[in-house]
Amino acid sequence: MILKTENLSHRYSSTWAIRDINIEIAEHGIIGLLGSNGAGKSTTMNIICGTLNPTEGNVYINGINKRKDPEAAKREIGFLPQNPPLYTDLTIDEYLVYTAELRLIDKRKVRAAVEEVKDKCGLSHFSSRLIKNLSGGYRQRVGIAQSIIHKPKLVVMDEPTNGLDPNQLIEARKLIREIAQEHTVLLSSHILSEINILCREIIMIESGRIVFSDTMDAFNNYTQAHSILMKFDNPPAKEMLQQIKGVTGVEFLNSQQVRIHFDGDQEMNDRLISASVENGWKLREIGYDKGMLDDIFKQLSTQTA
Ligand SMILES: Nc1ncnc2c1ncn2[C@@H]1O[C@H](COP(=O)(O)OP(=O)(O)OP(=O)(O)O)[C@@H](O)[C@H]1O
Repeated sequence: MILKTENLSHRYSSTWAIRDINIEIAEHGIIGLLGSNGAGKSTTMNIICGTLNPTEGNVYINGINKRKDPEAAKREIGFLPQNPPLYTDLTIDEYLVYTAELRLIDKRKVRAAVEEVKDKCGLSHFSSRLIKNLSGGYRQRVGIAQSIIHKPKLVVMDEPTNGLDPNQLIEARKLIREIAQEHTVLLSSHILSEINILCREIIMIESGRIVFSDTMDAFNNYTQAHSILMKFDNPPAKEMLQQIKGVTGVEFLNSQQVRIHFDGDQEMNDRLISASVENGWKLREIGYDKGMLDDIFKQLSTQTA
């Protein structure tokens, strides 16, 4: 087991920030921790990485209990916090040598480790550039480089793609995928599509509790649309729509726009389009009505309540 957390709970003052967080990661890949702002993602990650002690519970990294043998456990963890601890007056080389030493890499192997990680993260051309003169995307790469320099089994990244522009985003995702070839990556985001694009598994956290934990495919099945929004220039009577196979409900939002509830049948869309054409309803718009993230959060939260 690469990571196991047992009933992790944390209280900052009187209120609990997280309660009974149980995570098990047995396999390689990218695992996403999804939650809205304040859900408890950073608290969970800080505890896993040992920068915060939990009020209750245990963390095992590669089978090592972090409370009992923190040094050995931390050898197997790399951490990219939300605000990476970059020393901006150092050059990339100076900074990475420093982090390699912090990670207790054998002195004779520091140089090779720095070169290897620069190569992996596309930083070799900027070795002697001061960190303060780097763009946001390159600073992020330096942050990622320090998190893998000691070749940990588990790399934890707190909102690694937050605040990047579209090009930087593509580059960062590519780098994270490459890193996940050799390490297990646990990353957080408050953006569902980001987790969807990158992750094999999703752990959803809301108000400090896990509300969903499964593969990304299972999540997508669960949140699959069961309603379709349609707009007609020549709308039919409600009864006509109700007679179409698979339709379970019809809701007129105004005189032209209608929400069709259906049983999840993949061909519902096609069937509705055919009916519109055959009957001259003059279909103007059609699209799945996927619940917004907030709705999904609510749906999942109430399920476990
Ligand atoms: N140092 C602190 N002292 C007191 N309360 C805190 C502290 N850090 C976080 N909290 C509270 O704990 C809860 C969880 O916060 P946390 O930062 O873990 O959430 P998050 O999901 O990472 O959100 P964000 O994406 O906004 O960072 C929030 O209610 C937050 O206000």
